[in-house]
Amino acid sequence: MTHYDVVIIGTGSGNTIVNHRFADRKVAIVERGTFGGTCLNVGCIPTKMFVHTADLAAVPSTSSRYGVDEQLLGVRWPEIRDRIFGRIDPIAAAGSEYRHHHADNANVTVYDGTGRFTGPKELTVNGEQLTADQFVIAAGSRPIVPFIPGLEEAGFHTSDTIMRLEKLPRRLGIIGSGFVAAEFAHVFSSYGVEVTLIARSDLLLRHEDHDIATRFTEIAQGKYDVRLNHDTVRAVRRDDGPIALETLSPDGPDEVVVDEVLVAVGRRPNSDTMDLDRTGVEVDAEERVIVDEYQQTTVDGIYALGDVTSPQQLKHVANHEARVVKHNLLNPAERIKSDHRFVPHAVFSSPQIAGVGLSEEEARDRGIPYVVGIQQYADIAYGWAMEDTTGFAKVLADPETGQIIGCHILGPQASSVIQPVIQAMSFGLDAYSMARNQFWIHPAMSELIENALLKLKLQPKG
Ligand SMILES: Cc1cc2nc3c(=O)[nH]c(=O)nc-3n(C[C@H](O)[C@H](O)[C@H](O)COP(=O)(O)OP(=O)(O)OC[C@H]3O[C@@H](n4cnc5c(N)ncnc54)[C@H](O)[C@@H]3O)c2cc1C
Ligand SMILES: NC(=O)c1ccc[n+]([C@@H]2O[C@H](COP(=O)([O-])OP(=O)(O)OC[C@H]3O[C@@H](n4cnc5c(N)ncnc54)[C@H](O)[C@@H]3O)[C@@H](O)[C@H]2O)c1
Repeated sequence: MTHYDVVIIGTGSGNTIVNHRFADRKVAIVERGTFGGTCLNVGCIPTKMFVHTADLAAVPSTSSRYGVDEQLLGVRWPEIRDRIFGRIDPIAAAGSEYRHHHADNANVTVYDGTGRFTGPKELTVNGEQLTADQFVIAAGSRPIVPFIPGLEEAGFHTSDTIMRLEKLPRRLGIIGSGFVAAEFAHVFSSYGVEVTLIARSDLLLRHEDHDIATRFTEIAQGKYDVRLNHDTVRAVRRDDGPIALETLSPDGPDEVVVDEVLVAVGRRPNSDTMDLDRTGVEVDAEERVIVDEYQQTTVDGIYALGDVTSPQQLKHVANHEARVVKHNLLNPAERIKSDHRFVPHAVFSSPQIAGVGLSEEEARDRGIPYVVGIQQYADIAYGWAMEDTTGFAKVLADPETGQIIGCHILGPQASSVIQPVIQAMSFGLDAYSMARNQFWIHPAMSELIENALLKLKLQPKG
């Protein structure tokens, strides 16, 4: 039995906690998978590297509109894949090597294996018993695979495996309609794969503001085959190789024949991997580890962060919570709270989507008074340059105070264009001051936000 001051389970955002400030503490880090976790190895980073390549591959399909005739001559999948993972895999390996062997980590022991609690603040890894004063549960989440008869036998991919395909399929069926489905539909369709997206719902990205989800769905329908209101009920691998996905919709049974299947119906927390009940840590109905505002679980001295606990499964959320946990481990008498008031998100599809705060439906349902400012990309100078016809920004604000309560953008660079709004909300800057009391570079894309703000019919100043 080895005793530690701190044991951390999971090397995604969990790995960011330990630095020189822990030099006087005996620390163990436990990881059962690839060092660095989801974002680095199978999440944010490789997907965005594929997305950028897809953005490039998609250019010729629209360039003639600008009088520039381009042709996509080919997509060298093995080269794209190997360039991306040729960069990422060494980073993961170097992270592992650093923690295992570097002098900076003389106080850190890495256990490569699954950590399971065996008693209060007692963990077993590879048959070794560990105890600690403080634990951090940073065990992340994993793809959900729904039960669909025949799917297991037919074979399928999740986001964990699809990026390492041997070769590009001719046809790809994607089951799901959220972030992962939207991003990979863009990637593979831009590479020339015939994508069929099978959505159980009547709208893609249905958790977005309704106007955004509706516009995105319309655009997607023009780019690849989108089957709305389709439930996948069976999968059959045919003798000659392809997979038939049998679906049921209000119009009756249907079938999609594809060469590969990507399942993208959400992720579940990894709280079930470590026998949490043995140490008294409680989970909620969706099996997320319950934490308080200090990121502490129901057990004193056991903290949790990231996808294993957060309803918003986003890297910037996991990183924020890791910073809070780090502080609270080091300063138990002066703990700080995490702040989830203005968590933004972006979908790196085509077009991009970004959002922060309340959707219009949420504001309405909660009875919160609001005014709306909508600005089309088509009506700002940079939008003219881009010949954009579909993108827009929608800002919601309190009519009296001008405080921004939500912002939703669909269009080029939405994930960056939204940042000043996140800043304004985080620092309490009202919409009118934000619009009027600074210069906005002309004719930059950010004028989208300036104009949306100016369109808000604010009561006191507008
Ligand atoms: C395809 C995809 C794209 C994404 N893109 C974005 C994006 O663009 N922007 C964004 O903000 N977010 C994105 N995300 C979400 C983001 O990756 C996650 O929110 C983030 O990585 C969660 O970090 P974490 O530290 O909580 O968990 P993880 O990074 O998953 O780390 C948890 C680690 O714990 C280990 N573990 C689990 N159980 C045990 C155990 N019992 N013992 C030992 N080790 C264990 C796991 O092996 C894993 O390595 C994406 C996710 C996916 C899947
Ligand atoms: N850009 C980003 O930040 C980014 C990118 C990818 C993933 N992520 C994170 O990872 C999480 C998981 O992504 P995701 O796309 O797998 O999940 P998601 O929650 O975004 O979407 C899953 C969708 O699948 C639908 N669904 C659920 N069960 C189904 C079933 N049996 N059949 C058909 N459809 C079903 C749901 O209604 C939902 O619309 C996201 O919620 C997000 O937090 C973030």
